[in-house]
Amino acid sequence: MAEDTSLEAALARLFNTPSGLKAASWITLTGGTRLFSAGDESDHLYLLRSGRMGVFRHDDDHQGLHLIGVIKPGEPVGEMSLIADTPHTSTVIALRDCELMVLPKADFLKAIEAAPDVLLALSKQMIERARSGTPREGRRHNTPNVFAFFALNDIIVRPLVERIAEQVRALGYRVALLDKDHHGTGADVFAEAEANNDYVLHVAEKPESHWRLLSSRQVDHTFWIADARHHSQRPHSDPARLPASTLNLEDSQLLDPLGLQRAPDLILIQAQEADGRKVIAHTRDWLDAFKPARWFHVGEHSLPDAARLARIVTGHSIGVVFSGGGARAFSHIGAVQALREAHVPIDFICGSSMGAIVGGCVALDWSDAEIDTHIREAFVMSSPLDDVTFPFVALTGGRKVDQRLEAHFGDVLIEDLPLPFFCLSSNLTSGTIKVHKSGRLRQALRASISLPGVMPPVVEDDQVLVDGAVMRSFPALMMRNSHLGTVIGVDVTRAKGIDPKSVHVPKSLPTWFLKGDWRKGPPIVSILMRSATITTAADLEQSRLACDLLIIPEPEGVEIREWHAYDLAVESGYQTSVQSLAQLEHPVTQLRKLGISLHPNIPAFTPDDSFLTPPRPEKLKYTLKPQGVTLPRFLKGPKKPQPKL
Ligand SMILES: Nc1ncnc2c1ncn2[C@@H]1O[C@@H]2COP(=O)(O)O[C@H]2[C@H]1O
Repeated sequence: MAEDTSLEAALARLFNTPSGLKAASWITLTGGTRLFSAGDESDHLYLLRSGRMGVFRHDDDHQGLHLIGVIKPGEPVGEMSLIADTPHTSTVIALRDCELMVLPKADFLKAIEAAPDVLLALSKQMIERARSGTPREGRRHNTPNVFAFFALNDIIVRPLVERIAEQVRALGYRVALLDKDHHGTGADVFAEAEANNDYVLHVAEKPESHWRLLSSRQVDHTFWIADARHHSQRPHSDPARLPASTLNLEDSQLLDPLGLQRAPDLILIQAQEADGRKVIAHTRDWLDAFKPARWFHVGEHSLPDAARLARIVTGHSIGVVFSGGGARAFSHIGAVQALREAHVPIDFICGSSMGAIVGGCVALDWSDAEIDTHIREAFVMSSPLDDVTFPFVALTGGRKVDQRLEAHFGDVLIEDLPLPFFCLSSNLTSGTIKVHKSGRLRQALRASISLPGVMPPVVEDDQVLVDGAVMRSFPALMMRNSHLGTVIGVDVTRAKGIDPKSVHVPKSLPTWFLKGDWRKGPPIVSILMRSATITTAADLEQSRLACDLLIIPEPEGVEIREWHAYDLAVESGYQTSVQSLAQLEHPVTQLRKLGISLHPNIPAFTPDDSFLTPPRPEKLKYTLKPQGVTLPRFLKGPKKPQPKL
């Protein structure tokens, strides 16, 4: 009989050699315990026997850890650093109660001399894992699939979780719902549910604390659900009083056993108006009290919201990223129109600079007509940059921009937006990227568009904040880290460079005024804008790689301060998006899962070239790039019968 060459078999042989057996030991870890941290010295090889472990890496902005993969029974842990002889590449935390076999480094090295096939199998696994941690990875087969939905206050959550399960089924997956009736029916019930289904959802109401405790140690990720509709349902904003006021002690321990590292998500049930719009307020209190990783506003009976949660759970969600680019960023408005027309759902949205402004409009759930009206009034009908002043800190006073942002975005807070949103600014005080995930939207947007020298910076908490595009014009990688689904990027940063004509000193000042050219600002504005936002080639390439669908509108003739070229830019964004969507052979929601990306064939970005010799905006051709495509089980063949759970 042919020898089993799988990694699992090879590892079993390794641990079963006489020296392996003698040296190996067993350890158990309770869900939530850290096995080791990135950077720790590597001294053992582990083999996971039962449970599940999460592999975490630091975010780009060092503001938290994000999950890059999960380790399942039969798989090794810590092999990368042992083989490469480096410290551990990532942090590994038990997502559930785990049992592991442990082999000291010296014994591992000795044992593989006798079993070289193990090294080969391990190397293959390493390559696959290393790929899955890169920006544009192949199919993520090791993604979480067991989720908990726990009620945080007196709302009954089961109907909502059933609706989510229905939507997961509608995507073609097999799903099981486990509730308190499965408590005490034996540990096998969990393994069986996982073996027979693609997704397992655990549900617990508020009083079901024993079941919740057991369940929380069997799942990959937890969503807490709270009724946020009534004033009385608000948590006390003083975290010290939290356990006494809304939770019992056990809840508070379960909420965040590892600090922020394994922070759960929070689903807030919001009231809805007759037209379906949500009435959202006081989210800040919930964030202060529970410190969730992400939060979602959901209507109790809303089917679209249940569908959104189903996409988020299964990695079918869509995150849209808008680059900066001054007036060229109006192209994003056309892209939104094309995506909506094609029924592409937008579940997460982010942007930098003018891309943040358009992203903010989408996160507010404005219709195409509303976006058009607000942006025209705020930025097109008269230039926001014509309040030229004596340049103590900037060429313009910034007051017009302030007034317009206030008129159009009011006092809404980012955390109260119907859709998850973040935007970036560049912190000149600390030299770091600031990610605005909460706080007053208009202030974050003002910081995100404050080009140094053109508009006065924003000073917040003693930090000087300027245009996000100075440090990161296209935050696609951050979006990729914030959800498991597809990333659609619309990038207009490949600006035509600067047109030499636009930096000529006007021949006649009176003509310059009479023709109204002064409204765009003097030519120095173009130079400042271009200099401040000339993203490095490597950074931009990296960001583009993070997109599953990359859309690059080429609004011909639209220069970054050409506010009046609004219609041209919108049309270009619309047409390019329609074309790129038409090239797709798979639903856009599945691109990341299938490991397929669609990128236009564009020459590598070189700032010098684009600055001096504007690249031709010739028609872009798109290429489909399969990344080791493996069809999900539901596309392959008949399903196994649904277990009766
Ligand atoms: N993408 C991934 N998926 C699953 N496991 C991983 C992934 N990346 C790293 N690992 C594991 O996490 C471990 C972190 O420490 P090591 O670098 O020693 O070895 C690594 C692998 O065992």
